[in-house]
Amino acid sequence: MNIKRICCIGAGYVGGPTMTVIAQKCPHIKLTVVDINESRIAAWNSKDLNKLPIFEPGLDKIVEEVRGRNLFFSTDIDEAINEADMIFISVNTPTKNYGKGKGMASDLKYIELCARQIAKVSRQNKIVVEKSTLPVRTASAIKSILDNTGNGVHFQILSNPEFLAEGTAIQDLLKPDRVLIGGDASTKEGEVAIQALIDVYLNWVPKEQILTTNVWSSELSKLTANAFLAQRVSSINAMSEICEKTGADIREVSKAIGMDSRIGSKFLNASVGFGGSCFQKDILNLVYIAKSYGLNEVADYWEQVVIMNEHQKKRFSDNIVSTLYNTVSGKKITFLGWAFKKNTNDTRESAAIRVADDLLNERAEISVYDPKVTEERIYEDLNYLGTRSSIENKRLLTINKDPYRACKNSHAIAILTEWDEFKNYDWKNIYKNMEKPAFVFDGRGLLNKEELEIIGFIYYNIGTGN
Ligand SMILES: NC(=O)c1ccc[n+]([C@@H]2O[C@H](COP(=O)([O-])OP(=O)(O)OC[C@H]3O[C@@H](n4cnc5c(N)ncnc54)[C@H](O)[C@@H]3O)[C@@H](O)[C@H]2O)c1
Ligand SMILES: O=c1ccn([C@@H]2O[C@H](COP(=O)(O)OP(=O)(O)O[C@H]3O[C@H](CO)[C@@H](O)[C@H](O)[C@H]3O)[C@@H](O)[C@H]2O)c(=O)[nH]1
Repeated sequence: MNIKRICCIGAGYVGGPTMTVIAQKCPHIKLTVVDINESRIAAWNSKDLNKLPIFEPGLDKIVEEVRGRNLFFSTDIDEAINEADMIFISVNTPTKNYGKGKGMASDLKYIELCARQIAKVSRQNKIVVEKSTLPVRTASAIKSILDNTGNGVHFQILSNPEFLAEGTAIQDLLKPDRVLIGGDASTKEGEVAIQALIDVYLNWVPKEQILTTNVWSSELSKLTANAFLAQRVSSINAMSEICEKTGADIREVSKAIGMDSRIGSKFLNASVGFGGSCFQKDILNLVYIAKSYGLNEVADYWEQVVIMNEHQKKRFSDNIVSTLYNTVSGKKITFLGWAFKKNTNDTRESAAIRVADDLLNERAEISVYDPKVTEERIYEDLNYLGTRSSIENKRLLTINKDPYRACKNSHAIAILTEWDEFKNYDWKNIYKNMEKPAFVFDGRGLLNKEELEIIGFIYYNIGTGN
């Protein structure tokens, strides 16, 4: 089966970049990315490529190449669904914040709405691809909705989880470690659907890297991959606390263990804690699934990864307070970075949010500089917590577009995101304009301790005893 038209529901951090790359590699396929969020679609269609809703290195260039050629962004969801042979569902699946499973389970309401809409408007057979990260066995719920429309249309459901990381999305999409496709190979129709999706990827991904499994293995592999990755971060962060007490240095420990080929050297950077829209949500979802099967020990095991991460964020803010003579009330503290990692404008679950909230509770005055995150986003992140009024948040936290001005007259600087540009700042100049003693709390192990200490800073790094 030759796919000619693809529709992707959800023009977010996954749908946008993923379809952009497919469009570039498959000029013979017409792709339409749809969303209910009109302003997001307008931003994707913006002439000014700096106004795309997502910042990802390399994304703008490919959008420029393919948009209007074979890639389209639209709010006409019904039409895009109806004309497509293959539909990717790439909508958000956040943690449920109400009812059964609140704070743990995935909220599948957006997925169900997509399934219902596909069922309602489809007039010919279609392949439906789960791109969103979903609890294992979600495909059966989608299938049940699609199969009960009564209009005689047949749907094949595939799972094709996305493994891109933000900040490196384009590279990850162009050269994925693997593409995973879960489907029902026991039926002829299932086999045809699997092959149709394989053929899309074969336009640029070597066939050895395209892996097929049954649907449940594919769904669960996505949760498992994120759980393992997040566990590595929590493991190294747990060791960082031991380092601080014992005089060991977490960077040396990371290097020493990473040279063991069984452990590997990636993902061993101690930090202020992992953020991002996926790790916490997906682990909590896994914990919920384990509990729902009565696997309490399994659930507790994975939950500890999230507990450790919360602890890491809290001890970072606690250290700032205790180091600044047990009070930050009325003191200016500058945050360099708000995004959850470098090279993205995404702030979901960013450690900066939690650390800011803790310090604001201690009545600090916070000044923030981030090269890509908007002012509105930062205030929305804080207001969402509901800890204090939006007026109060605006009074206590200011946002600066100039990093030097952001740092001026502050008592301490906290590095919350590892943006490369921070390394190249004129730190002597920054020091000169700060209150003394001037502190740096490096939540990313980004700066050079010796150089900063020579300038005069008192420098704290995660995972190094002082
Ligand atoms: N962000 C990542 O790096 C990443 C990586 C891999 C997988 N994932 C998974 O992919 C999924 C999407 O994540 P994201 O970060 O792109 O989310 P996102 O919030 O950036 O984008 C989702 C989009 O879907 C739209 N949407 C929701 N319901 C809709 C509906 N019924 N019809 C049309 N549009 C609708 C929303 O308006 C939003 O723009 C999630 O399941 C996530 O876990 C995310
Ligand atoms: O050694 C490390 C590596 C990462 N992090 C932090 O961990 C978080 C997540 O980083 P990363 O995994 O690089 O970014 P994400 O975009 O969240 O990507 C993860 O989540 C995606 C969504 O499911 C998956 O597709 C990716 O494979 C998976 O890496 C960030 O706050 C990082 O700063 C560390 O603190 N130390």
